[in-house]
Amino acid sequence: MIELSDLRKVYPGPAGDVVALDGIDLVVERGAVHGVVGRSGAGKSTLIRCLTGLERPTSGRVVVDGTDISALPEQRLRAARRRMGMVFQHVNLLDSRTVAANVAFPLEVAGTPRAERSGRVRELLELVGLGDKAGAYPAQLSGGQRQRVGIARALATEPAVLLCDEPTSALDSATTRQTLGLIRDLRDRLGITVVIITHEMAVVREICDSVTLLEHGRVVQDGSLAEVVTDHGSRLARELIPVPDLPLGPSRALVEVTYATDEVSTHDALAAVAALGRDVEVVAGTIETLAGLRVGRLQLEVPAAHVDDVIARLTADRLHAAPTVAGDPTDRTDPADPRGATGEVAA
Ligand SMILES: Nc1ncnc2c1ncn2[C@@H]1O[C@H](COP(=O)(O)OP(=O)(O)OP(=O)(O)O)[C@@H](O)[C@H]1O
Repeated sequence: MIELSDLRKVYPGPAGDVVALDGIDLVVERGAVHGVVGRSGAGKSTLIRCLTGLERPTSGRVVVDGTDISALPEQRLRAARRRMGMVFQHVNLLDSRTVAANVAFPLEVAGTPRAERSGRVRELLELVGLGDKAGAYPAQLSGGQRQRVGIARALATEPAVLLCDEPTSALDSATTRQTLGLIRDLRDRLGITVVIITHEMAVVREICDSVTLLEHGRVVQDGSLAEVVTDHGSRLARELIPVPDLPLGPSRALVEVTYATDEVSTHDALAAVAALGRDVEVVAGTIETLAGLRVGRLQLEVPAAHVDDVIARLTADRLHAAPTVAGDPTDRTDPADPRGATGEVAA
């Protein structure tokens, strides 16, 4: 449904060019919920703006549902944009209009006849669970309800793609879950393709089928959720199923173990660890279900001199094991990279 090829976006700046997107290749399958994650400045918003055609790429291609957005003249771009619904962190509702009138707005702009509009608005409000709020004004709604109105409005022109920019960042955790549940439900019912820009791993865990990690405008890792969480030691595996780094005793080291329970059962994983002897201690562990896959991760404290031996024995037992990388696993700043964490070129 979406294909980005070698997408580059460079902004000229007083201190030199800022490379916001640096050769992005990305494919989102029809009907998938795809997450784009990365720190502030990684290029997420630029990517979504290029997807909607609000930003012209410096080079590369943006193909949505078979249409090359990057090559469209302005007039046809507007029509193509109607095939993409946008949901933002802060829903920009018209306060003087009722909920129904807000949802009707894009239909008015698209020239949908009045009679058709009211039926469609009713349908949309039912779809997002706000059938009883048609006559309410935005000020009378909770944050989660406002977001639902935003989603209904985004769906009004029957888009093929729903682009969500930090849709839950302003919501509490219970409302976040409800909103994400709604988005997943809409995908299931309407077959719509969803792209969610987020800095929250919980959003990816909760709803995404596939994910791309951006850093300094480049793709660092991407794939289905099942692929990235079983890619042992990868950034997304560590961030999606985190286990804490704990203080170490003298001459001790940490080893991290990952397994998918359809390959190695937790019973067998723990038996393999127990067979290493009492010198090896399980200091943290978790089992999570992501995208229908159950993945276990264990943090072991082992004698520093035995790290290689422990890893070899665990690997022989079909577990993925590696020394825990010291430091903050979420710190995506590469000291070897001349650009800072914001992706800006140093002056
Ligand atoms: N209009 C612009 N002019 C110049 N530089 C820009 C412009 N828009 C974005 N940038 C720069 O491009 C880089 C990527 O920005 P972008 O907003 O896409 O990142 P982001 O991942 O969405 O960050 P955040 O999560 O903070 O919104 C940053 O270094 C930013 O300063």
